[in-house]
Amino acid sequence: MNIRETKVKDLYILEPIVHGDNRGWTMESWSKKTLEEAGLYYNFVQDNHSYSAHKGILRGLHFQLGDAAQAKLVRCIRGAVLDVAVDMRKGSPTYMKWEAVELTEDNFRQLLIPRGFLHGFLTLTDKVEIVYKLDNYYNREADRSIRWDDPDLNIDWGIDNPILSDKDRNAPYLKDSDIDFYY
Ligand SMILES: Cc1cn([C@H]2C[C@H](O)[C@@H](COP(=O)(O)OP(=O)(O)O[C@H]3O[C@@H](C)C(=O)[C@@H](O)[C@H]3O)O2)c(=O)[nH]c1=O
Repeated sequence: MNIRETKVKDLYILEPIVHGDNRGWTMESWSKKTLEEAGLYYNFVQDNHSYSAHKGILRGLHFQLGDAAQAKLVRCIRGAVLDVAVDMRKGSPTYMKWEAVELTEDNFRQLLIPRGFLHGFLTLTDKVEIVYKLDNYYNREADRSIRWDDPDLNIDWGIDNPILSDKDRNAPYLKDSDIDFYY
């Protein structure tokens, strides 16, 4: 596993070693031991799998409040996405900084996102499947969105009118939200 730093503190791009042969390939898509040897301690407890039918669908920017916060290990197993994580940890040297990484079915990249981050992705192809591990359970009451096009974040999504859920379309901008990001 190749573990690459990003410009955002504690946010890593993981590149598994893909062992190809005449049958196809095999890889360790996640190993607790490998991450711990690199000093990355995560206790993942839930796996999610989502399908997005069309190019131009944007899910985000999502997070769970307070103790319900979730670290995420995200990969794309069909199609391609632009995956975005924003550091909302007050006191972090990269507070409010974001990173956008293309995750595709061909590049095998994964994004390891700590607690205290906003997360979202834009589909770059039709028929996209994303799988991700979570270190805390889904909690409907603690689930929140921030607008994908928040001017204070100024994320370069490369799209003007993405397809959104009602929840994400009606999400507040950071300046209007009363959320205390205490991480
Ligand atoms: C995420 C999630 C949703 N659900 C349900 C709630 C709702 O009825 C339905 C759709 O939920 P959402 O619209 O929130 O699904 P979605 O937009 O796919 O939400 C996901 O987006 C990405 C960007 C993330 O970062 C994830 O953590 C998660 O927030 O699925 C669960 O039961 N468990 C879960 O873990």
